[in-house]
Amino acid sequence: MSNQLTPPEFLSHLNLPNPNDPSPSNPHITLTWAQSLDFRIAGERGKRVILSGEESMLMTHWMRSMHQAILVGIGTVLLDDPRLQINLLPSSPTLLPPQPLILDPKLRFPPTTKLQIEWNSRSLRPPGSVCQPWILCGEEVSKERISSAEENGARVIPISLVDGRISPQTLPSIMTQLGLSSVMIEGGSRVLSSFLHARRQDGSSLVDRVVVTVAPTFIGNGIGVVPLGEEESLPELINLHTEIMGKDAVMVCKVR
Ligand SMILES: NC(=O)C1=CN([C@@H]2O[C@H](COP(=O)(O)OP(=O)(O)OC[C@H]3O[C@@H](n4cnc5c(N)ncnc54)[C@H](OP(=O)(O)O)[C@@H]3O)[C@@H](O)[C@H]2O)C=CC1
Ligand SMILES: Nc1nc(O)c(N)c(N[C@@H]2O[C@H](COP(=O)(O)O)[C@@H](O)[C@H]2O)n1
Repeated sequence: MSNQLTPPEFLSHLNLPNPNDPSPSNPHITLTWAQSLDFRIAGERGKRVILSGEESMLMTHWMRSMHQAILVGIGTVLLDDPRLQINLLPSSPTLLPPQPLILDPKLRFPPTTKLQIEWNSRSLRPPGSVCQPWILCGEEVSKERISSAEENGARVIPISLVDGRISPQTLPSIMTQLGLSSVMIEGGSRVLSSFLHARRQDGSSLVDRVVVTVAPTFIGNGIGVVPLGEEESLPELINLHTEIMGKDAVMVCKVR
């Protein structure tokens, strides 16, 4: 746990909405990941790799605390079993963890995840320090499957799918309905790709900011930032700031 009491200054480049504005017209979307020098975010068969050093990992937890929600795909839940908390930050009643949102069209979310187990044992933890996992699934998922996930303690939000996926373009309106004004999307590869490619109706990027931690290491065989074949037509990034944090370079960018 850190003694630093405020977020790194350069995160002001995220340009997040005022937390006192409960419903901005466009919820803010930050896309973030940590990668190796050879464009990988995980090892062979998706094995989790710790790429971020101490300083940049702490920065990631500050970013989590600055957003109202944190989103990952079900692939990341199944492979990494993340906690999505802010446990590296000093404990303070004003620093709250973001609301976890899982993109899970078929509702594969198992009750054995850390997200679920930690929520179900929340009475043992400081009030407000753990959030209920909220799962966005397809409307086609059976009532029985939804009831079972809810009985296990998750909140399930069925929505209509586009080509079997939760369309990135539907996320802003879902967030507005849920009362969430900002989201930090952490991955994995398929989710990063679909949001990097996503455009609003006016042609602008759906993503407001991209924050990439580049670690000075090669992974070799592993999972790319985007899946093989999806590197084409990736958007142009405009660098707003690069911060050296320990061994890593952290880049804050806008998408053109
Ligand atoms: N280094 C880093 O910063 C990070 C690394 N990772 C790594 O990423 C890997 C996981 O990536 P990956 O396997 O691609 O899984 P993802 O976490 O990207 O989840 C992909 C799944 O999410 C569902 N989904 C719903 N809507 C969408 C959408 N719009 N776009 C894409 N997917 C959608 C689909 O589920 P379904 O198939 O059921 O329909 C899809 O298969 C792990 O190895 C993990 O370690 C993850 C996060 C950060
Ligand atoms: N910032 C960052 N650096 C790395 O090196 C990583 N491997 C990740 N991965 C993300 O963090 C999740 C796991 O951490 P928690 O258990 O939630 O603290 C993992 O699922 C990825 O989303 N991130």
